[in-house]
Amino acid sequence: MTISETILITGGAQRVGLHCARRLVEDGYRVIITCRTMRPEWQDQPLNGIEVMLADFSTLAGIEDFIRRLHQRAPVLRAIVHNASLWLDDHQGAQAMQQMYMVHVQAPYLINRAAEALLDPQQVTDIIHLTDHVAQRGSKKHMAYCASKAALENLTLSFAAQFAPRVKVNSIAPALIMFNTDDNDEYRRKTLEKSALGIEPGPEVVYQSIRYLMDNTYVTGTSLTLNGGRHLK
Ligand SMILES: NC(=O)C1=CN([C@@H]2O[C@H](COP(=O)(O)OP(=O)(O)OC[C@H]3O[C@@H](n4cnc5c(N)ncnc54)[C@H](OP(=O)(O)O)[C@@H]3O)[C@@H](O)[C@H]2O)C=CC1
Ligand SMILES: Nc1nc2c(c(=O)[nH]1)N=C([C@H](O)[C@@H](O)CO)CN2
Repeated sequence: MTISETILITGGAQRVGLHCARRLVEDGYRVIITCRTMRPEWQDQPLNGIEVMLADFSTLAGIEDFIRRLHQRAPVLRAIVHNASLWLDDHQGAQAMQQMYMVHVQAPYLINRAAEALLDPQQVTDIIHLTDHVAQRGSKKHMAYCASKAALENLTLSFAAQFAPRVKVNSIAPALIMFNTDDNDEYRRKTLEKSALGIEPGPEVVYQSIRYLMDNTYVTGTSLTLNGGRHLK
């Protein structure tokens, strides 16, 4: 089944975002991803069914420029997935809080307000914020990251109230989804021990969560827990 609708995924050039983009293309959607740099591998291995828009959300000008270009493209959006993120710990300087605030809060806030007009008026549509389990609990090593993700959780509530009933707005709050290549064995062992299920699930569980929220007509203003039972330990 070919669906002409388009789904926007920010930060979709790698890992979770790219996996979800590819799975949604398999479902028949057109997908637009954003990234700061084009990947050289795309020369030989093009991203079939995925359009790429360059966007750097580290400055207001960068966010506003992306919004302007998005409006020029004027896609009929079925969903917006705010996936772009920086995961900086608290040893990375005072700028880290500002950098993560721009990506996790300022960009979703401005894009949602501007892109509401691009969401398909012919059907109920979705905005999905990728937050984090630790937004509800805090973190001793990622305080600034947590605070910015907690702000994004709060934006879910505000936008859900404002955009209902035409647009559903929800968060997905993961704990470990996939490690980074430079995570050592000790870190991996300790992280896996933090959840009741003790696994590294991989990005498919985020795609499944996006599909659940898109397919369910009666869920808005919520935060979908995706944490392997981390709250049980
Ligand atoms: N991986 C995990 O285990 C977990 C992930 N999450 C959340 O899930 C989502 C996906 O995670 P993951 O795939 O690991 O994310 P990544 O760390 O791979 O980051 C996703 C993308 O964010 C983009 N990004 C970073 N800074 C900026 C910026 N200033 N402007 C525009 N884009 C930017 C990058 O795009 P590029 O460099 O291409 O420009 C990057 O590819 C994130 O929101 C994350 O916080 C939550 C808990 C666990
Ligand atoms: N933007 C990112 N956010 C997060 C990442 C990541 O790789 N990029 N990773 C995590 C961890 O997996 C954490 O959940 C477990 O140590 C959190 N957020």
